[in-house]
Amino acid sequence: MYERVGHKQWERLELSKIRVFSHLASMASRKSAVLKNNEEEKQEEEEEEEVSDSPTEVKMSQIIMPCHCNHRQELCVGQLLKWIDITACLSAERHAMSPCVTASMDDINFEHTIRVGQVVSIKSKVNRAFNSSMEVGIQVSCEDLFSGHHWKVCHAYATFVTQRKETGERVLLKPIVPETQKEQLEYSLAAERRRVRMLHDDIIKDLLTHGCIQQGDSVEFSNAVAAEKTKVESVELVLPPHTNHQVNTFGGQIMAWMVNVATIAASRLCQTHPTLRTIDMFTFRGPSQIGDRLLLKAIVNNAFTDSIEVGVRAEAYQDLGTNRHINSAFMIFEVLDDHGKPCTLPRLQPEPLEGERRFQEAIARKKIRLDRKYIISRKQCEVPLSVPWNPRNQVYLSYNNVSTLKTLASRKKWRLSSEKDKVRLYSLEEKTMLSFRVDTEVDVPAHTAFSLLAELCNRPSWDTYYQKCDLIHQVDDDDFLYHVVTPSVHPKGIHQDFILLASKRRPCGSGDSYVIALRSVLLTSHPPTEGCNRGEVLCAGFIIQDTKNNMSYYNQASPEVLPYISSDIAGLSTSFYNIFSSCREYLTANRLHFQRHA
Ligand SMILES: CCCC(=O)SCCNC(=O)CCNC(=O)[C@H](O)C(C)(C)COP(=O)(O)OP(=O)(O)OC[C@H]1O[C@@H](n2cnc3c(N)ncnc32)[C@H](O)[C@@H]1OP(=O)(O)O
Repeated sequence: MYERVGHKQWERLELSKIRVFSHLASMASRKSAVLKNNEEEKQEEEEEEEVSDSPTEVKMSQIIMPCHCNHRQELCVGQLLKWIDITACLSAERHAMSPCVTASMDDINFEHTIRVGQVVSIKSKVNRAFNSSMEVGIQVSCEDLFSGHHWKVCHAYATFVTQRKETGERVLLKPIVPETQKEQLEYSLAAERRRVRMLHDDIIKDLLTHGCIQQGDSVEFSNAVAAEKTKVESVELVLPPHTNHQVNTFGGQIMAWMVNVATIAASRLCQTHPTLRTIDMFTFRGPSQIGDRLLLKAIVNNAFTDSIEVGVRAEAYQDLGTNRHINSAFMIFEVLDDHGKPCTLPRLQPEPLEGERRFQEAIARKKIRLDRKYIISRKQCEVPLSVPWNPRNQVYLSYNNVSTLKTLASRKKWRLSSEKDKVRLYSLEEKTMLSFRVDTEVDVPAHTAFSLLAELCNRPSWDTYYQKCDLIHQVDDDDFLYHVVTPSVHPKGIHQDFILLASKRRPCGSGDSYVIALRSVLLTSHPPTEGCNRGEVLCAGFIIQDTKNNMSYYNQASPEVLPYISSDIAGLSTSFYNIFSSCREYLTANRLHFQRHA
């Protein structure tokens, strides 16, 4: 924990960003022992690359021909989605050893376009099997054969469900056994992503129906294009070449048809060739077969300064009037100039009622997308700023909270700094971060230790550093917001306080641990208080292994506390030892009390 966001900075977050960046820069020059230059960082990344020989890994490479491209000689996204779906399905079926269907494809952000003559490589493997479903991770990269350059195009996660060929019954999948550290991390994070996936639709519905999202101003634009003009309706007859090896309509083909109508709708608005940037999750709600008619509908929902949201819906029917809703997606397009910069776009005049609703919902989705991009894509080494918490970004913040802690725990280069009475203190120096891990053995069952430690309001009873801890808000069964007061890390400083998001997770299956992840957030209802410095926790928390009597506590310190910490490592070791001895006593003493009340 460390002090940083002061009273005035609350009002001027942008200024504080600049200050923190410059502070980091000056720390960087002083703390050469902690910081690494770019070369060293690269080397470190290479060292961390592990050779995987996962039995479910499948690779596909394709040279891009003109027949795969649009009028700009760029690979059509629909074609790429077909290759992604096939590669991922092969991984899934290799694991399941029975036929699999695509249930969903998570949000995809295309970072680069791929041009004719270049080579696209797709790599997929099963990250985790649940019951009858499994998560497949997919990486797409591109290679220019003439310059030898390689670059990342996108990554995606797809969920496949397995069914018995003859009866269509669900099959219980054998578990994946992750081997490398990276595979273990992906395995563990897959459970958290599944949670986000399952909540995705409900969260969006909830936010839209309960009006948590402020409605946008209904500004009239003089050059607005009528939404009606962008409407596309197209029918496809599912023929044998459109089916997969199970003789159902091929998922990649459905996605390609959806991209096709969405592109027409976006082109009608901008009157040029738009580029598809992002797709919000595809959900395959039900199958379709040869002979089905697929009705594809698309319309521009809203046009922002430099992006367009198109909504697409796919319905299947044999006889008119018996339409089944089989898929929906939202796609975001941009128009790029000759330098690859987004152009300013015409605005949209929505149709009354339904069109107005879609227009407002697109504003809401854009906010959610931006939150998600900021929170999920934030790298651990980037300047840590508390993100404002709100119901809209809660699910991404808690994903980030858990994944940051699990990522920290999976780092390889922890160094043992001190050991006393089975309390081991490890440290890890990485780029601008210094992290600590305390490992200790506990003589209570893991679930009991988890339940006792998850009661954060009790922490002042065993941790002298926590002077006060109050629950502010219970977000759901697993996520809570707390206000914590601690003494200052400065010898003569004033108290610090923190607004913490605590994400508490029980194991989802074998190989998982109990997790209590903590990170700072900003809450408008709790601005910095008089007489306290508002501090920030980047990443902290407990990981308790289910099978061993081992508990690890992690805390990541930013450069700003390094001078205080590094000047007194011996004092720090003693503090950690005292706190975790006291923690063990607390767990043992409360074990019986807990069991009586459980
Ligand atoms: C070569 C490429 C492969 C293809 O072309 S496949 C063709 C395109 N895909 C399709 O046609 C699939 C159409 N959808 C369906 O058949 C069904 O909706 C589907 C996916 C089987 C699920 O059926 P449900 O009756 O809803 O099944 P269920 O509720 O019992 O759940 C079974 C397991 O599936 C999971 N699931 C269902 N919908 C999901 C989603 N949207 N995203 C992620 N996971 C999802 C669900 O969690 C459950 O998992 P588990 O069994 O607990 O591991």
